[in-house]
Amino acid sequence: MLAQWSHRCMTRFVCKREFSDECPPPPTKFQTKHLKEIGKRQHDEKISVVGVGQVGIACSAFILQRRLTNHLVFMDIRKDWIKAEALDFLHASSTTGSQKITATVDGKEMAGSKYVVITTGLRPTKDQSRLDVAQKTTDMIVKIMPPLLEYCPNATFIVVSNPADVITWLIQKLGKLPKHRCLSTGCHLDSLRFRYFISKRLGVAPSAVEGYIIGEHGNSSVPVWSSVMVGGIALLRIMPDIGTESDKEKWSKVHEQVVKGASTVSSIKTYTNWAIGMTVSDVISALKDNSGRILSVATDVQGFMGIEDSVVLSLPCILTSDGIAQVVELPLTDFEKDMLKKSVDTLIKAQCSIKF
Ligand SMILES: NC(=O)C1=CN([C@@H]2O[C@H](COP(=O)(O)OP(=O)(O)OC[C@H]3O[C@@H](n4cnc5c(N)ncnc54)[C@H](O)[C@@H]3O)[C@@H](O)[C@H]2O)C=CC1
Ligand SMILES: CC(=O)C(=O)O
Repeated sequence: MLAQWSHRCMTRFVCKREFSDECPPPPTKFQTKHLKEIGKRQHDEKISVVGVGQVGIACSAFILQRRLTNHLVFMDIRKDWIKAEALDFLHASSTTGSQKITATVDGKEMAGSKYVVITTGLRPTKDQSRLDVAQKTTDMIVKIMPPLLEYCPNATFIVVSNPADVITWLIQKLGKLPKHRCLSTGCHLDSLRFRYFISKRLGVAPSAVEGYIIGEHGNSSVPVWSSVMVGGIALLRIMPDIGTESDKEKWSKVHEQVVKGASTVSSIKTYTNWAIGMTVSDVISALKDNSGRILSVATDVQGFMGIEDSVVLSLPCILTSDGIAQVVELPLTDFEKDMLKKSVDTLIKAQCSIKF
C-alpha cells in the first residue's frame, strides 16, 4: 500500500538535501530505508522539554506515562519550580519505569537529546489570535535557541510555541535546520479535534473517523472534507457539497468548532494543555516507533501542493525515526484548494512580519 502511494500520491521530501528554487528535484523514493524498517523502535532516547509551564508539564506527563524516554530534561528559567515538578513525577517513577528527570536552567544538560520539545512562548489572550503574539514569542525564541542548537545539533525539534507555524519557520531559519527534523505538531491537534467533533455529530467513536485539517494551526486552517472517512465511507461521496456554503446540513460548523476549540477551553482555564500534551506525545511516539503513521504536522512545504514559497504549514506527513519521510499530496477539491491558498498567504504575510 505504502509503496503504491509513494509512486501515485506522494512526492519526494526534504531530508538531507535542499531544493534549488530554479530546479526542483525529480520525484524520488526518499527515506526508503526507514519506510522499509517501519516498526523498529529506538529505545532510551533523551527528550528535552524547553519551557515547563502548563503545556510543557502536560507534554511531560504523557511522555512519561507512554514510557517514551528514560531521561527527560526540563529546561526553564524557573529553577526551583521545575525541580519541584521533577520531584513530583519521580515520586511515582516506579509506575512508569522512567530512570531520570533533570531540571535545569543550563542548556548543557540537554546535550545529546534525540527530541527537543519547544513550548516557550506567550499564550494569546481572549481577544488575540495566535498570530497576534508572533513578535513577542519570536523575541523569546531568538534568546533560547543558541544553546539548543549548540548542544542538540542532531535532535528532532518539535515546536509547540504559538504561532506554531511561524515559530517553526523562524527556528528552521535561525538554526539552518533540515526541514524533516524541525517540525510542529501543527494541525495534528486540529485534526484530532476535527475527528472528535465529527464523531460527536454522528454518534460514533472518534477513532472511527479519519480526516485531516491542513494549513495554519489557527484561524485559516483548512478542513479537508474530501479526506474524511467514517467506517470506510467517504462523507464526500454521500454529501458532495459537505462543508461548502451550499451545504444545507452546515457541516462547516464542525470546522468552526475546531477553530474555536482552543478559545472555548482557554476562555475558562486561560490556557489549553492536556490535548496538546497528548498530541506532542503522540507525535514523539510516531517518530520513535518509526511508525510510518501519517499525521498532519507542519514543516516548510515549499514545492508541495503547488506551493512555490518557503512557508511552514501542515500537510499530512509520513513519520519515521528520522523525522518526516514524505509529504502526502492530498487531491483537494477546488473549494479546499482556495482555502489552502488563503492559509498560505496568511502565513507568508505573518512570516514576513516578524523581526529577528
Ligand atoms: N501548538 C499548540 O497546539 C499549542 C500551543 N500552545 C502554546 O504553548 C506556549 C506555552 O503555553 P503555556 O505553557 O500555557 O505557557 P506558560 O506561561 O504556562 O509556560 C511558559 C513557560 O516558559 C518558561 N520560559 C519563559 N522564558 C523562558 C526561557 N527563556 N527559557 C526557558 N523557559 C522559559 C516560563 O517560565 C514558563 O514556565 C504558548 O505559546 C501557547 O500559545 C499552547 C497550547 C497548544
Ligand atoms: C492554544 C492552542 O494553540 C491550542 O490549544 O490549539
